[in-house]
Amino acid sequence: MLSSRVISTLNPVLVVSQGLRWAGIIPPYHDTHPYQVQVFSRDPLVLHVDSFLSSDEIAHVLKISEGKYETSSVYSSDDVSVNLKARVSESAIVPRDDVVRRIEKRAARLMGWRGNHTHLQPLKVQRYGVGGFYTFHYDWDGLVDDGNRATTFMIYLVADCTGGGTNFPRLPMPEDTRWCSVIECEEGRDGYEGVTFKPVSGSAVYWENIYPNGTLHPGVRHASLPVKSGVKVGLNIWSWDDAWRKPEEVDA
Ligand SMILES: O=C(O)CCC(=O)C(=O)O
Ligand SMILES: [Fe+2]
Repeated sequence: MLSSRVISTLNPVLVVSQGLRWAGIIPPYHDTHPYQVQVFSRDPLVLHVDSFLSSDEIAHVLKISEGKYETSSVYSSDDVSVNLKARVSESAIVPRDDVVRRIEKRAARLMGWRGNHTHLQPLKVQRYGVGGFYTFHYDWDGLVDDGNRATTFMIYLVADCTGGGTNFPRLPMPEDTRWCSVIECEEGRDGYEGVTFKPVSGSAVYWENIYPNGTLHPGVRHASLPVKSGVKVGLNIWSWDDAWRKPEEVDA
């Protein structure tokens, strides 16, 4: 009697999953962090995610990245160089630990299971001071044939700034003004075309860089607009698809 009452208070799903874990059948996955996702655009797929990271996770990522920042570079053909006309910021690869692995798993789950040919690249933080920016670019690489960047998470860690939004000139402004809580509307648009997501600590913008048929999506062109005051720190989580192949050119 006593034992059945004790057992009935346990969560059966937890009991089963713990049992499977002890049996080595499923990997540990304890992430209960709540976040909210909204589809912002269907083509390209762009999601807005509220509270993707907790304040403890943000503080942790910032702390373990301290002392590792270097001036950010840009990529052109095979060349990697500092180009202050294109990008002014400092970046650091985030060392991996349990908290970072938990964040990676959260990102990989939201992205959807994509098989072994797609993996996350090392997480990168990027810090912008006043005047810091990253000019218009794609996260995909148009010069390679084998493998490409499939998805991007742009997560705002520190957003104590004015300016510094992430602008997508080719995304149409939505009609529904409720989006104005996460994107710049009216006077905040500063004459930029398209959509500018506001930096808000913990929130994220997620997008897919490649059409399902393998074509690189032109609609995901974006920039980090100049920071006018204060500091912005972002966290990039990118996935790389080794199986991507440059699509054959088709004559019209
Ligand atoms: O900081 C941002 O808003 C965008 C950063 C970005 O596009 C990048 O690092 O590739
Ligand atoms: Fe980017």
